[in-house]
Parts: sequence; structure tokens; C-alpha cells
Amino acid sequence: MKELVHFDGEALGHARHTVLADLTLGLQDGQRVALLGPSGVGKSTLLATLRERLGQRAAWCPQEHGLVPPLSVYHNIYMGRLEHHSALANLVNLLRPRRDAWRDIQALCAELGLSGLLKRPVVQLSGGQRQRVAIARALYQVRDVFLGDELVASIDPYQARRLLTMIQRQHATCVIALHQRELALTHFDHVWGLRDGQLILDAPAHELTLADLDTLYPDAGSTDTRPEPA
Ligand SMILES: Nc1ncnc2c1ncn2[C@@H]1O[C@H](COP(=O)(O)OP(=O)(O)OP(=O)(O)O)[C@@H](O)[C@H]1O
Repeated sequence: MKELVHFDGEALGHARHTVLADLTLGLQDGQRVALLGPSGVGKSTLLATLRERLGQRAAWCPQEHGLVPPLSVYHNIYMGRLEHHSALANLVNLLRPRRDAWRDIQALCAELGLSGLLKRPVVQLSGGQRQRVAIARALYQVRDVFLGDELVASIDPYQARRLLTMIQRQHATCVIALHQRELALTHFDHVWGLRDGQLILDAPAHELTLADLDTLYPDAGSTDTRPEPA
């Protein structure tokens, strides 16, 4: 299998602050990776570095969405392909949407449960709707690899499964940070697990159990206050 990105004992971080030390890791073409680990461990840092390495090959759906709230759903999704058109064409599209783009975005919105919202400013949407607009914009980019940061965080479990399936239908390769351990085992073929500045899990999903994933979270189990069975 072709390796798309390789880290060989590298340190990733911000300025002089190392977040992940001595990282050795490979992203294979066709691999669907769930990226897990407690808050602040470095999932976004790793995704940002993958994005830098993959450049134009990667569609990107960031945690904070990066949407422009006063603009419509249509215009926010259209931004996924701004570089496909001239500056003038993009400017005209702001006032008068392109017919072909409108049709494509309408179809995408229908699949994502956003029908009828194309003209609505993003500022008027719910958190879950905004999240789906961000996913739509990334899907509209049509790239080889999908990188997503907690993109199903504010979406109900049924929709989360649907969205992951949709993303994976369009992208053979993806790396998605998430906190839902069950989804990691059911919708991905590989898991990267981070803890305490290290990659401590790098294994096929079918070899892992929920208990293995619990080891990533220092507080796992501590909230279970039920008495031991007699
Ligand atoms: N731009 C930045 N400059 C300096 N430090 C940063 C920056 N972004 C993140 N950090 C720090 O890097 C560490 C890892 O952050 P990161 O966002 O990668 O974690 P995460 O696993 O994605 O967290 P979460 O699950 O909460 O989104 C944290 O200690 C964070 O404070």
C-alpha cells in the first residue's frame, strides 16, 4: 500500500511547545483512521501537520468550522472550491449564484439534511446545522483525503453514522478526530490513539476493544459510581 505521509521520530507542536514527541507514524493510501485521545493531547496539532504535508490533496473540516456567519449556506459551501474559479467569477457568484454550483450544492445539502436552507445566513443555524455546512464545504472540495476534526461532535448518533458513511464513500482515505469510541471501532479500519504526548495506539480497529480505547483516557471508569455486585 502506498504511504501518503510518514513521520519518523518527529516532534510536533507550536513554537517552542512540543505537543507530540518522537512521533513515528504512517498514513497509508486507502486507510480510514479514527484519531482518539483526551482533550488537549494533540489531535488538532497532528491533523494540522497532516494537512500541511498533504496540501491540495486533502479536504479539511476544522473543529471551529471556519464558516463566515453572515454569508448564506450556499456561499459558505461554495468557498470549498473558490480556487477553481477566477476572482471575477467568484465575485459575480456572490451576487448571482452560478447555476451549476447551485445545483451541485443543492444536491449535497439534500443529502446532509440541509434542504431549503441554502439562502439562510449561517448565523441563523443551529450548532448541528453549522457542523453539517462545514462538512458540506469540505465534501464540495472533492479531494483524495478527508481530514476532519471532531466533526460529529454536535450531531446525534444516527446522523453521525450517516455522515461518516457519506464522507467515506467519497474518500478512500480519511483521518477523523472524534470522541465516540464506538464509532471508531464500527466506522474505521484503523485507530491512532494519543496519550501524554505520545502515540500509544496504532492498530487495526478489528484488533481493538472498547476497553483498549479506554486506556487512552486517564479518567475512564472513574465516573462509574455503581457499587460492585455482591
Ligand atoms: N496555536 C497554538 N499555539 C500554542 N499552543 C497551542 C496552539 N494550539 C494548541 N496548542 C496547545 O497544544 C496542545 C494540543 O492542542 P490540540 O488542539 O492539538 O489538542 P486536541 O487533542 O485537538 O484537543 P481537543 O480535543 O480539546 O480539541 C494543547 O496543550 C494546546 O493548548
